[in-house]
Amino acid sequence: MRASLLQVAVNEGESVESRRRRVAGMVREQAGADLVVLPELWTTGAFAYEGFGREAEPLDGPTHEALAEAASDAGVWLHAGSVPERAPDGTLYNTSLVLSPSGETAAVYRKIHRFGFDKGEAVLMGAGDALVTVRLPHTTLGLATCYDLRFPELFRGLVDAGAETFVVPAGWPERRRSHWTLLARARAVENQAFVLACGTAGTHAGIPQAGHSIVVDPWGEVLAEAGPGEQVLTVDFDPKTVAGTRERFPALKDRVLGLDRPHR
Ligand SMILES: NC(=O)CCC(=O)C(=O)O
Repeated sequence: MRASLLQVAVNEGESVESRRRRVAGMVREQAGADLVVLPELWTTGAFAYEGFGREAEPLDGPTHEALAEAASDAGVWLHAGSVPERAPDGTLYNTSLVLSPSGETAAVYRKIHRFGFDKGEAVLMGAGDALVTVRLPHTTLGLATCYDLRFPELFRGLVDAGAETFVVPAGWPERRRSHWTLLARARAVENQAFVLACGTAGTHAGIPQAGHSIVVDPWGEVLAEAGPGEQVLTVDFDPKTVAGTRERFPALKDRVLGLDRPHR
């Protein structure tokens, strides 16, 4: 299976409309890949909070329209990263779409863990409440977004729902890059799954982005890692490795369930 992670540069000098056109063009260039992945909130920038309300769109908004066409032109499955979604009741969400090679919406995931503690996304956006997996011809994807990477129980839930390959769009800052790499590898090893983690490059709202998108195999080995700038990271991997690893080293079968409940 071939995946291309598009580590898009998100800088304030470029308008949302121009970035949308540019990214749709980058997706069209990936014909031949099985799956293309975009980062988190790449229209606005994950830290450009003032743009969330201004640029929020419905699920069938301009980003969906541009990318559904691009996915279908390229004939690829597309994890379209996330955009600020305005739901019909007015609530904003950090929402990811997965589009099929014919441009149909195959899955919608609203980020569960919002980043910012008492500001930014944590106060401006609502929280998703549903785990989402998507069956592709070669593998089952489990969806998570950026800060979700710090919450291993979400990934265990996705494994229980059948996930073999986690896709994690992000807008991760350079100052915590060591956490990004460590957490991506940890989620892969503990769940014996592939991790495709796609970040942004550039600087927005004064926050330099880490880049360093990364693909990790179920043994925790890094198959590919990007540099800091805009880059297409293409990797070939065999999703059957997941079943093989889980069979040869069956640690997931030794889980003791219920340890997250209070002691009596
Ligand atoms: N956009 C995010 O979720 C940022 C997460 C982050 O910076 C961190 O977990 O550290």
